[in-house]
Amino acid sequence: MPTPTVIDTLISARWIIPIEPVNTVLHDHSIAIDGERIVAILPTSEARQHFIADNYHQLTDHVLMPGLVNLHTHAAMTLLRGYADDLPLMEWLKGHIWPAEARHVSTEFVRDGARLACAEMLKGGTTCFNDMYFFPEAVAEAAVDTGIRAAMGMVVIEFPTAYATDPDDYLAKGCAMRDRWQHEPLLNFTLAPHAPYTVSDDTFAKINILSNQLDLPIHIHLHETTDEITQSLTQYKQRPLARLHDLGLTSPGLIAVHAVHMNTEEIALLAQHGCHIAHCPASNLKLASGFTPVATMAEYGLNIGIGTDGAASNNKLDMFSEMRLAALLAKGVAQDASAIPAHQALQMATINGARALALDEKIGSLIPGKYADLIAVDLAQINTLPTFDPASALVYSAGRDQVSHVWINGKLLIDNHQYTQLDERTLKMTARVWQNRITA
Ligand SMILES: CSC[C@H]1O[C@@H](n2cnc3c(O)ncnc32)[C@H](O)[C@@H]1O
Ligand SMILES: [Zn+2]
Repeated sequence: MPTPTVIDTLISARWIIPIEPVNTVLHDHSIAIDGERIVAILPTSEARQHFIADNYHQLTDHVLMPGLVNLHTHAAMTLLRGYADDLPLMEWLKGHIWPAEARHVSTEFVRDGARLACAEMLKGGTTCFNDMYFFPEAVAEAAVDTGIRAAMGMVVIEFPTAYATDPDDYLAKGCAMRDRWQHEPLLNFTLAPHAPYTVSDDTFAKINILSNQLDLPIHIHLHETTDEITQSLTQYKQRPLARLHDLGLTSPGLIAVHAVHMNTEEIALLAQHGCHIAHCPASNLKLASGFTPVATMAEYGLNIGIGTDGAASNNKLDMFSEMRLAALLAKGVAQDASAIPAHQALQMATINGARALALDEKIGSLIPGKYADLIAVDLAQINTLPTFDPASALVYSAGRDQVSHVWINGKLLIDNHQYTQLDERTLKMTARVWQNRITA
């Protein structure tokens, strides 16, 4: 018998859903991890002969799958969770959220809020998030401290805030942030113009040049409400997507967040140019924005990932809830029960998000050579038994509280439902301090 290879971690599980190849469920297999990467996936009987691991996990009732990719959030907005509910987007933003942000947002607010968000996301199986917020340096700091993978938005909005004075200042600060953090292995970057109604043509032109020069995706709220479209028709005599297209922004680098009100021609245009959708079903429902035509988008071959949006409009950062909502809403909207089946919902929450961020060579599926970003979900709970099909259990009946283990870049960050590096008491205390400051 050949000498076994010594590796860092071996995880044996009842099921593995690797996402690639699609619609695959492996039974009684093991994943071998060495350093930051997956080195092998083998039947457990073989893996136990081939490998000796420093850390061995035998997960008899669990499914292993790639970590979830939250394709759109505003992490620091955890500190505004429940601050203004039951309002439509513009009333919510202009009447409540922007005034609160003007009063409170600072480096400290963003660092504390983002840490809370990272902790919430990690516990619920999210291993990568795509952020858009003021003071992205503070989000970067929180992500690096907590060990989560993330894409930092180099945010731009036309009005002055405590963070920046004008669009050039936002862009200069975004570039400085990227220069400072670009060597962090878990950090990635996007350009993040807020929305068509808050960014001018001149600024979009500069963003487009930077995106091409630095090879960065552009992450933007787009066609979120009918008001946005009406306003654009009045001001620019064009729908927002047509305007972005004329400005040269429709490309495989574009991540269109929400994309609720898209007609068939617009869906075809997005697909033709290889753009991506960040579907945020809970936020779209809570702000009463409408129903994204996900099944039609999928038919056109658009790449659709899933996001939570911020905790002030959701009010959870729970990718399990989003996956379920995405699958159910797609069926209801299309009046087709076969729209977005369970495996497709899992792909949306993993590899599709990774693809939108141009990270699909590195994460989003469990393949030897990729970074070891993966989660274990315990299916031996009342609400997931019997388990005829683990993909169905994950999408339609499991909750984020069933995530038992989380590895990112090969590192164990949640071990049997507990943080390995974070102090939950301190996180809770900080949230309460901010609650008092905000209500004072
Ligand atoms: C410029 S930083 C991000 C900015 O976006 C605001 N925001 C949060 N959720 C939404 C949403 O659904 N649509 C539009 N804008 C949103 C957030 O409060 C920040 O001001
Ligand atoms: Zn948003």
